Amino acid sequence: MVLDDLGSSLRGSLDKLRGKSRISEEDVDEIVKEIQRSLISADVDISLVQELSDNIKERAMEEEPPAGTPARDFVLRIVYEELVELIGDSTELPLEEQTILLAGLQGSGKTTSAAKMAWWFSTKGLRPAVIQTDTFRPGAYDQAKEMAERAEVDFYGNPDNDDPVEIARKGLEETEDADVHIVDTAGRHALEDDLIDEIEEIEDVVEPDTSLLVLDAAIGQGAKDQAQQFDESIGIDGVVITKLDGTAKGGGALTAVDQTDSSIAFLGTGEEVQDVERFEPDGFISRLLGMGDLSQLAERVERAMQQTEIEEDDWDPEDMLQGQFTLNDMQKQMEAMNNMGPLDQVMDMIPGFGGGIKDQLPDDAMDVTQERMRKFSVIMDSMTEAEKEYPKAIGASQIERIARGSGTDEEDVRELLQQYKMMEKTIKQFQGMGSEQEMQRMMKQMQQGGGGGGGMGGMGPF
Ligand SMILES: Nc1nc2c(ncn2[C@@H]2O[C@H](COP(=O)(O)OP(=O)(O)OP(=O)(O)O)[C@@H](O)[C@H]2O)c(=O)[nH]1
Repeated sequence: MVLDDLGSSLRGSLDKLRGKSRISEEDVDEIVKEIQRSLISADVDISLVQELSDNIKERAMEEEPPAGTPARDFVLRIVYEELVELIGDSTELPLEEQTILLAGLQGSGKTTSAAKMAWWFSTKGLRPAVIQTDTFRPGAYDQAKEMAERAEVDFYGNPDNDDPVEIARKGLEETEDADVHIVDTAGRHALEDDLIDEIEEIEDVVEPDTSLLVLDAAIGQGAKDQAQQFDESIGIDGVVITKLDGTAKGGGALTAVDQTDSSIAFLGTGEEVQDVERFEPDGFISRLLGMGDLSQLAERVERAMQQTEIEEDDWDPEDMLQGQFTLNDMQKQMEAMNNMGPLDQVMDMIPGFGGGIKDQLPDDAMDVTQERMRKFSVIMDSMTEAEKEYPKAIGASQIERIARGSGTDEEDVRELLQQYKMMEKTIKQFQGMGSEQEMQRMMKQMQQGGGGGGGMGGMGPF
């Protein structure tokens, strides 16, 4: 996660203030140093870092904490407010008809982001279309088309035409039934004059409501020049930060936001079309500071449930409560979890998990968990319907066949059956717990990860 390091180091120094009612200058200096160290290592521009730390220091020393406020809460609030000030609101994107133009260097993630954003708008009930004008990179057309198909949104591109301006004009006509037009453009290794000329011409034709600069989270100080040049040529309203799953940096993108006096619109957190989040400054900073972000979590849960329902509308969680808990039920639970995104990100959103418990887990614990869920899913795909409905009847010869069919080890299949048994036992305990409403409430909690186990509720060692 961007600036992840800031979150954990800040929590460390803020925790030292626990129990204190007044803070000394040394306390403030220590906190400000932590902030500077984390921001600089996340590639935030030095002058921005200086400005932020000066503001925090000045306020912490000069403002009088309200009576009875512990020092830690007082400083936390100042840090929070100053970070909100630095990062700003998210880019305004009304849920209505509009045209969005994407700009950025080669490989920054424009094509992927176009499909992701289109998918996001489609989840809000709009009809989006992606228009692919990249005639520079061979393969861009196929990639964009394939991603638009995966996102299930309208698409226009023309691999036989080498005039991007013409493609943009035609694309808008051909997709006139769509509400939201997202126009993807070509990138180059460096900002070259022809790239700037081309994007200016496209802008003239498209007349976008919003122009977004797509930036790889790993970009460092180069973000500043890039942001400035794109801003001068087409005017940048917001930034999409991509590949946040691969780096703990992201400071370059914050610099770009500051440089263009714009804001962050979306965050990209993976290669799939669903790996996108609308940027919400409050939630983002709360997560950063380990306060949890319930609104994001709620949105993901809702999305995950919707998706699972669409995929398998004859699956009813209530059946689980009527007595027979099967491997099919377990698979649905796992799919619902997978649809919510990487477990470590889901955990970041649960208050109390962000900084505390999660930080105490071994670094690879989350990956192992994710990997294990994926493996279990593959194994279940190699089982017959009867086996999934009556797992108890699975014997040694079936285990051998399932392992072979799924390309896993027999040991893995046994582990899955063991996991199933544990989960079944937990469900049985729920069943013994009184009224149906109560059980349904527990089920919901389990699906929302509220059971306290990082999402899978009673799933034991997940
Ligand atoms: N892990 C991860 N990979 C991403 C993300 N966004 C994009 N990518 C990957 O980054 C690579 C480049 O992304 P593209 O969308 O092709 O980039 P582009 O800006 O359209 O590239 P050009 O068309 O060459 O300018 C692809 O392999 C994507 O799968 C992300 O959020 N996370």
